[in-house]
Amino acid sequence: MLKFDRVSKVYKVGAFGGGELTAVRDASFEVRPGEVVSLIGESGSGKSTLGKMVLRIASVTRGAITCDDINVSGLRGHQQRKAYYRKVQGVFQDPFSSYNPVFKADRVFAMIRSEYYSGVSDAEWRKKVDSALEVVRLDPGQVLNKYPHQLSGGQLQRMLLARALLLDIDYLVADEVISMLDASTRIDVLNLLADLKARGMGILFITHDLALGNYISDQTVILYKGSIVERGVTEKVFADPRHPYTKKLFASVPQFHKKWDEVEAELREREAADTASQPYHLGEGEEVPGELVEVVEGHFVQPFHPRVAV
Ligand SMILES: Nc1ncnc2c1ncn2[C@@H]1O[C@H](COP(=O)(O)OP(=O)(O)OP(=O)(O)O)[C@@H](O)[C@H]1O
Repeated sequence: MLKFDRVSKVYKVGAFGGGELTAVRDASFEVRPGEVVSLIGESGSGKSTLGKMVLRIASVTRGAITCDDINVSGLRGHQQRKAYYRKVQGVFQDPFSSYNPVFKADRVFAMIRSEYYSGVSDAEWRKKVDSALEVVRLDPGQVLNKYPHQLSGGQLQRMLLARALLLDIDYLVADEVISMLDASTRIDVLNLLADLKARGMGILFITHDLALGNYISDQTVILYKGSIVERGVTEKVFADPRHPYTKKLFASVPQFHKKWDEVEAELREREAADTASQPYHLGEGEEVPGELVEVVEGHFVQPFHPRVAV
């Protein structure tokens, strides 16, 4: 299990690193094997920072990320890190940036071979590559021995997923992997992620797109300005959002049959009607606590001040 326990990230910013920016604050949640967890939030909410901390591209300032009980920040030496990346890999938004245009695209596979499978024969290796490509539904004849510019974004993205499969990973950080793909490729990659989940992979699916999150995930985590404001079983969060930010986020999805003023008026009406006091309503002057409150089984919300706009 990939576990986030009160994880915070503070970046040093400004001239000479004198200022601080809290990109993630006290985030706690889990990604279990065979489960897709969507991390949803607007730009700058801290989604990618969480993914980068899992992949050790960014350090954890406070709290801990553990992978099958091993603290990700505590890995020491080449061997420990190598073992970790055999379990956990990331695929990012822009597939082009992961390739060097000077080299053929399948160099990303060769690098895995030299690092992890140096003793494997050519024939055995080819078999492994072919079967990873088959899982991501790519034809070896069409993608091997080609330069990145000869392949589409969708093909490059799937090759990166195939590279992750060569390592037989347990957890994947998929950061906006769908955003840059065209509509027909999107559904292929989404279905592919569903296949990987069915094979037992745990996936942290980072997106700003609510519909994608809803489509694919078992659990949903809503981030707002670095804090988790709501999380839980996807159906429960989507059917009955409780935090004002989640409600606003869901209402902001364009509804073809409604104008924005109508949506806003409806939201206001619903807020005014929702007068019942809730265990997650804070009293005046009360500080927002670090822990979320469980509303119903498997659905958590960050306590908030009712009727204070977010
Ligand atoms: N290396 C860095 N140094 C300083 N600040 C950073 C750094 N990386 C990210 N930030 C800041 O941290 C906050 C969270 O950024 P992050 O990239 O995690 O957000 P995000 O939700 O993934 O946004 P997007 O969807 O636009 O990628 C932002 O305010 C961002 O400017």
